[in-house]
Amino acid sequence: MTGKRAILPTEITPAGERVGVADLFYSFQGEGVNLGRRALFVRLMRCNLTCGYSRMPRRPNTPAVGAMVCDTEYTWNTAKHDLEAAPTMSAAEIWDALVRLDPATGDPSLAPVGLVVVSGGEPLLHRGTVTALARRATALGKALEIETNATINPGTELIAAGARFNAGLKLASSAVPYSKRVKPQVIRQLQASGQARWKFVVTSPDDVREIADLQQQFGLTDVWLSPEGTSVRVVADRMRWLADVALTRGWNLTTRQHVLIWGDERGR
Ligand SMILES: Nc1nc2[nH]cc(C(=O)O)c2c(=O)[nH]1
Ligand code: SF4
Ligand SMILES: [Mg+2]
Repeated sequence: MTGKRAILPTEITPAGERVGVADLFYSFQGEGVNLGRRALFVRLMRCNLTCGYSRMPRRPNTPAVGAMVCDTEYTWNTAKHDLEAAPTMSAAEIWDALVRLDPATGDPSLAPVGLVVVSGGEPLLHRGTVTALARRATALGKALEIETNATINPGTELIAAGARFNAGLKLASSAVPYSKRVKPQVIRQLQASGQARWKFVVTSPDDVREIADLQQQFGLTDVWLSPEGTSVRVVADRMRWLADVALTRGWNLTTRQHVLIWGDERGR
């Protein structure tokens, strides 16, 4: 026993506290409006959802039941991974690490990286840290995007800091209960901010009907479809039938460029 109190999956990290960091890397933004732009990534630990499972698995071999299974279980699945093994960092340390990843830091003849992507897990569990990162990015003229599941209030300070939200609302295909994955108040705040784009990971035609219902219910603008998949074949097959769906319904379609290039390699 470490004597440490167990952290609940929905607990927000107090501002100023160090947070678990799963990955820091330099790549292209692989999805969405900034697809193909070079970006500095930080992936934070912990998630309040359990995509692929209806609740936190008890055993490492608990089978997934949803069609949409999380591709970063190492950030939250305590049955399979030791979350305590991840290093903890302050916002300042994360920022310094991101700056070191920018090749322009060592070679001023290169163009500096203009985009920071904060992902997880669910990064809004650590909104104090994310807000500090967003303020630094904005002060330096860099854009900052947050890959969020849109179930946690981002807070007015993060919105004011100029962050953009790639809001990936989860569908029934995730097996997560509706009351956990759809938080009307959070959805409305993100939509009202004018700083959110709605990204839906699609596995089947059932998902499409659900997306249309959510769009209508909450007046979602700027809807994006993203093919579920961690291999070239699955991503390409899904994009082939999603293309007509997106064009017909007035939605955008992104691919997952990092999957096309690197498959499901971590930290790419
Ligand atoms: N290259 C790259 N782009 C990404 N965009 C969103 C990512 C994520 O995992 O949230 C991601 C990722 O893991 N890699
Ligand atoms: S919300 Fe994202 S990180 Fe959390 S379980 Fe679902 S897919 Fe994984
Ligand atoms: Mg991902």
